[in-house]
Amino acid sequence: MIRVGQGFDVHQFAEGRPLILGGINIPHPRGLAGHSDADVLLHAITDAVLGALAKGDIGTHFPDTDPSYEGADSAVLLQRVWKMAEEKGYALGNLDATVIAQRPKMAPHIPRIRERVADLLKADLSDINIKATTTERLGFTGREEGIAAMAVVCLVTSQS
Ligand SMILES: Nc1ccn([C@@H]2O[C@H](COP(=O)(O)O)[C@@H](O)[C@H]2O)c(=O)n1
Ligand SMILES: C[C@@]1(CO)OP(=O)(O)OP(=O)(O)OC[C@H]1O
Repeated sequence: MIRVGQGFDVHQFAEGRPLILGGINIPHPRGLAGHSDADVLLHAITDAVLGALAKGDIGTHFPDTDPSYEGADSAVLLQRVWKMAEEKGYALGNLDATVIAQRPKMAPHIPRIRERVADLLKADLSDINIKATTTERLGFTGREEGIAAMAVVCLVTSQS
């Protein structure tokens, strides 16, 4: 059995916060605002997994009105959702995600993000693709007001 899901998220830049994308810290003058650590890329991936499972979205599972998720590590939230996929007998077929940001330049960080995401999803590196684009200075990402991310995942029935 094959199931496909997609996810999309946006977070606004904020002063005085670290920039965490794909589960790693990225040196940048500003981070992203959010109830959690605001890892917009892991949120998009989490929503894509939930979409493939037909299990709603990240805000339903981890509401931003719940103080226990304040400052939450989005890697832990993704791991909890990934456990749901495993319990249903799925493994990762492949994942493709895009970070939409004018800055920072993502290319130098992508190898480490790929490794981190592969680790979180217990997947082979060759099944994970992370890429980035600017919006050519257009729109809210182009004005560096925030970062958007989108992800598509394919789940396959696990052999084990
Ligand atoms: N934040 C970003 C955005 C883009 N890249 C890399 O640059 C290439 C060209 O981007 P355009 O938006 O001008 O098409 C893109 O394919 C990425 O390789 C990046 O590293 N970080
Ligand atoms: C992750 C959660 C929970 O802390 O909060 P945020 O960091 O604000 O992220 P968002 O993508 O707006 O919504 C999902 C949330 O419920």
